Amino acid sequence: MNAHPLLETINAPADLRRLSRAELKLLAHELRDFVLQSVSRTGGHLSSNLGTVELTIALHAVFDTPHDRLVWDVGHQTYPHKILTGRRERMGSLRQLGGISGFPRRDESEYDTFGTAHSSTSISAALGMALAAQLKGENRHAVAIIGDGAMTAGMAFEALNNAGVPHAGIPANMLVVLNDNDMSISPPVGALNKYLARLMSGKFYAAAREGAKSVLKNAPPLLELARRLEEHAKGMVIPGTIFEEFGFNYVGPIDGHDLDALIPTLENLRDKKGPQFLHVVTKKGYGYKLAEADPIAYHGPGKFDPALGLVKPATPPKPTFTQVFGQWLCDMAAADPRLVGITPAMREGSGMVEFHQRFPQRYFDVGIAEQHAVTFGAGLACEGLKPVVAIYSTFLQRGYDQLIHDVALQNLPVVFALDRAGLVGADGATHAGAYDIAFLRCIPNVSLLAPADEDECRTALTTAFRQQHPVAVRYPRGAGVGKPVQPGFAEWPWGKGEVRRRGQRIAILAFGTLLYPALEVGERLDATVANMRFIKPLDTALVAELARTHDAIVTVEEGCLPGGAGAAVMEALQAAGLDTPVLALGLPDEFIEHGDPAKLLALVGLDAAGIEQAVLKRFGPKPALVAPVQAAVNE
Ligand SMILES: Cc1ncc(C[n+]2csc(CCOP(=O)(O)OP(=O)(O)O)c2C)c(N)n1
Ligand SMILES: CC(=O)[C@@H](O)[C@H](O)COP(=O)(O)O
Ligand SMILES: [Mg+2]
Repeated sequence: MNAHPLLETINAPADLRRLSRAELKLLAHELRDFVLQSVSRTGGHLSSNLGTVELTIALHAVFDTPHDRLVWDVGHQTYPHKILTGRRERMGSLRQLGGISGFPRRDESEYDTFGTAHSSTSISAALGMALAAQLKGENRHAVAIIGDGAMTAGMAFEALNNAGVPHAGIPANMLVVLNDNDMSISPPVGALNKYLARLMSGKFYAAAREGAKSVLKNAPPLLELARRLEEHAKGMVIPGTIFEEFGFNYVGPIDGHDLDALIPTLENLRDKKGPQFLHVVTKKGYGYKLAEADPIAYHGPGKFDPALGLVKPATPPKPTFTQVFGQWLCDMAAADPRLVGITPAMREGSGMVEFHQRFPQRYFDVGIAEQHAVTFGAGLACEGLKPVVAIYSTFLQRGYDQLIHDVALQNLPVVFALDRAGLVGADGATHAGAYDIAFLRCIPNVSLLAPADEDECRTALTTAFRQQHPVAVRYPRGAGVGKPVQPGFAEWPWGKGEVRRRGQRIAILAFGTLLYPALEVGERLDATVANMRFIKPLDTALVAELARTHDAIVTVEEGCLPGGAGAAVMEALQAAGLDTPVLALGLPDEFIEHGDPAKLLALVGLDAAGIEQAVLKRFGPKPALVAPVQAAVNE
């Protein structure tokens, strides 16, 4: 039986613009079911997408997309948009190798006007588009759709600050839609959230409802009703929201699941000049009871049966590196009262739920504010506390200047627990932790450690914590080889790697979890394998010793080749006057797409087979070297 007959007639937004309001409501019903069924088969972001079904339909119904520009913030809520813009049949390939992305991509569809995945960029981008249209004399609308979580970031406010005043006397014709579901991934934090909650509650919301009733008594036609309701509510009860202070015309809050409210309000705003702001209230997980009840669990689930929901696996899986970090954090916090933990809105993803429960005074969720997280940590460190900033490698990119200027320059003892280092899989290039080695090892005072397994992760964290300067520990998404983690607080000798296998001819220097495939290759080729542990300070004595005693060096890392650990080894050899040939293996100088992490590693030649092949190709099976030149390319 066809469960989505109306949806199947929609191959582009123009198709839905022909539907009546009643049909659009039916479409919303089918679309929500389609999203649920589809995500249950592929995994992906669910709660946010269930919450944006009506908003997506309304936006495409009112605006002339793709001529008008919709810019989705983060973009994890764009599955309804993808389905309505010609990608319904490709949803089965979502986030898989060769399939469509889980985020908007300009190269995927003309309806995806701006690539996103890191949050809080939408207002800036939409403002750019709006002003470009005005400068070029084009008549088009630009709409930014941003969540209440993403709205907390500095970047969003930088953009509001810019957009709210006319440029050269001309106001920006743009619309910001605030999709307020009172949730980030975790419950939202901060003063803005409290402010939005106040807008929604008490005197204000009651007055808005009264306004609605009085308009209803006169029973005008539906479109007029909604328009008058919106005008009425705005005029009567909102003397000046913060958004109006920024120069926007604020409207709302309105029910983001009610097409009868959304469509006329959007039509009204579409025809207004200058910066417009629409506050829409939605429910994360809307329409799927389990997700409504637990939007955190359904924020980004794997595959599941919609009838049963998420079920715990019968046998507990191997602990992830994130869990190892979370356990270490609690243990170290119990041992050292100076420890404080900081997360920029990633409590669950960074493994800090238990720490939050047990040490609420020492837990800081600062919102989606990576720059602030880093400098806030610096401030805490100035006063003798020991901050641990738990942050995904990709999101530390946001706090780079803060890391250099506020932490490293002052040599403050901040620990960076860099989760999701290396390829992350389904989220793809936007989330890959590909650059941290390159961008950290060039900063004076900063050290960088790369544990090879779960047990080493705990040791590396302790080693980092005991230093008096900034240290980052990088570890990947998911589980490693499953090495049992020893309790206690073992430490590494500072700056020392270890030789794990003595062989001949070739020495493989492994940085991080690729030690294990390197060991397999070592066995097969009878090569020496070193677990380097420290990217910075590099164990230059070990590097030199291995270079002197082997015909060739191979470096292996799950990070970008330019500027990476392999490059550090080559620099060390050059400084020591050694010309031992080096084959550096790592992530090539290109963005790696989404897909299964193991498949991706194989694709870039960083599984055991790929490493072996590259070594044989470069140095041949026996015994002489083919080409005594240094290379930093992934062959
Ligand atoms: C710069 C950055 N930091 C963190 C994240 C991780 N992240 C993705 S979605 C999200 C919550 C966003 O909340 P909101 O904007 O309210 O959207 P909702 O999930 O509620 O739909 C976070 C923290 C990110 N994508 N980008
Ligand atoms: C959209 C976003 O940034 C997060 O939801 C991210 O997808 C989470 O990634 P993890 O699943 O690795 O925590
Ligand atoms: Mg939200």
